[in-house]
Amino acid sequence: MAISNINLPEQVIGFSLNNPAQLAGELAVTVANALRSAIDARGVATLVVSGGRSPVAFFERLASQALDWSKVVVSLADERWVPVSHPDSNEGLVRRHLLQGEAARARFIGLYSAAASLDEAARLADQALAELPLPFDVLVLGMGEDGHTASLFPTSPNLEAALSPECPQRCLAMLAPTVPHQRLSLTLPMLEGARLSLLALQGQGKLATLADALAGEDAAQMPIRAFLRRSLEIYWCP
Ligand SMILES: O=C1O[C@H](COP(=O)(O)O)[C@@H](O)[C@H](O)[C@H]1O
Repeated sequence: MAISNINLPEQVIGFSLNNPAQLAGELAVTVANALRSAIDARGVATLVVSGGRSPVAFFERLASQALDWSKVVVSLADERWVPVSHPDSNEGLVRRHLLQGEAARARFIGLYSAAASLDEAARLADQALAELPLPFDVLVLGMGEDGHTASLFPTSPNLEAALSPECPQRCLAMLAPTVPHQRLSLTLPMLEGARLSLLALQGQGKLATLADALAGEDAAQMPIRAFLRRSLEIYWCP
């Protein structure tokens, strides 16, 4: 299957949408269907989402989907180490745009704490994540134009540990090259086993990054590569 002129490996399915509104709507329906199936099968559904600038429309469309939100547990793939009231907080974004209306009945497990250090915040987030049922039912990833996903940044200390399939930590401290630098990220063993993994991408720049990622193997250079080796659905629009 292909997105635009990029050939995808067989484990990766691509959907090309016309615009951001259509992408948000299609992604919201896909996620809601998967959450409903999980609730039917196991009585509870786990959803892990990403932050950044892109997901606002998707969150708002998802919040309006009819499902039993009281049976959904929501968490984050990563967090900027800033208070929830800060404009860069991923938790703040989720609270303002997803956990609204009926969706406010979902249980939310956040990663941020006002700990004494970033490492201590990662340790506390790691403990909080022990309550998240595994494997996740749905994981929604984003990707930066440097090939980072979650807060797994190419040059970050701790990246090698976070990308190790044997990493014992659920969450590690990471450093981004952009402000805010201090991040918390779920590690590969947490993220890779999701029953449904989705990657939402917008714009030609990210399509070019995807092509670069598919052309090489080294996940330390482009962490998104660790997810392109597994079953993944990519939703892209110009
Ligand atoms: O810093 C981050 O970047 C990625 C991509 O964000 P976007 O705004 O360019 O879509 C995001 O997936 C991650 O959660 C976020 O913390």
